[in-house]
Amino acid sequence: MSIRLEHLNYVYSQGTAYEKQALKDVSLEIPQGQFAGIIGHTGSGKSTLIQHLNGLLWASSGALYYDGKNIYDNGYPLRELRSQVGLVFQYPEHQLFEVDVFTDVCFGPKNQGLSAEECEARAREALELVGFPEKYYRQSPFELSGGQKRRAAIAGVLAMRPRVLVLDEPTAGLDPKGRDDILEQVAHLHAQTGMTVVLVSHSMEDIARYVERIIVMNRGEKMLDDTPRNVFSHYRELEQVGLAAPQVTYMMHDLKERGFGVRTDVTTVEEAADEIVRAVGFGSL
Ligand SMILES: Nc1ncnc2c1ncn2[C@@H]1O[C@H](COP(=O)(O)OP(=O)(O)OP(=O)(O)O)[C@@H](O)[C@H]1O
Repeated sequence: MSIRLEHLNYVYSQGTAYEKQALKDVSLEIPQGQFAGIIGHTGSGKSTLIQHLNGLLWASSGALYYDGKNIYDNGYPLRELRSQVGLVFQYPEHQLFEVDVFTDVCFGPKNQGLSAEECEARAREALELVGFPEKYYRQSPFELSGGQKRRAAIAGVLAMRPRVLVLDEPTAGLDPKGRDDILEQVAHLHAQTGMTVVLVSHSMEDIARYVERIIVMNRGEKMLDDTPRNVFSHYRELEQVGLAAPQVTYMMHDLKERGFGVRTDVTTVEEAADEIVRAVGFGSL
């Protein structure tokens, strides 16, 4: 499903002393099948923005289109939209509650009114998609490691077969290995299913290697919206709003300033290594 936001504004507690404009005139378009990242400092409006994507929050003004249809129009099938746009909140494992993982993952499809066999087939499919080991299917979710809990919780959303998957900081609180595993899994999921994926993060490092496009939010506004390569070229502006480009960006600029003829627009450590080998000529040794 393609998503288009037009001049979206959102104000919390409008008309009270606590009024806060969390989104300011945000316009953007995410084509069907894209893997997009939303990045921004704490309080920049990322969570507010994604809660609009399945109609959980209702814009104060502006329009939000799915496949060309404005969800704010009278009669728009919002219930259907909510089952098509899967939202994975921060620390989704806090919402696991059933006796075992498998029953928990069946919860969503059961709510969609599917038969017991269909629910089980969906649960199995979703758990496989996130790489959750079968030997833990009947384990209590509370006995799992942090990473496995997170996978189980993501599977719970996938079991509803959403067409758009929105993940809010899916790596929060995980150790570096758990972080890499989850992101690899999300990338794999995207490649396998072709669904539209929106990944929210406050770490450039985390998303640099995965997403096709980065939307940078700052104080409720869209500040940059481009490929990772082009976004990182604005590293000085990113610093001014409390964000940083990946370490490799700085390293390549540093090498360039020291007189090495390297490209500075690499985005991952692997790309940087190749570029340094090329520029220094180690490849011919
Ligand atoms: N329920 C609320 N009532 C009032 N203001 C809120 C509420 N939720 C968020 N805000 C404010 O709206 C702004 C945007 O918050 P939001 O949670 O969307 O930012 P964020 O980028 O997701 O932050 P984080 O990275 O910390 O999750 C912030 O200034 C925040 O304080």
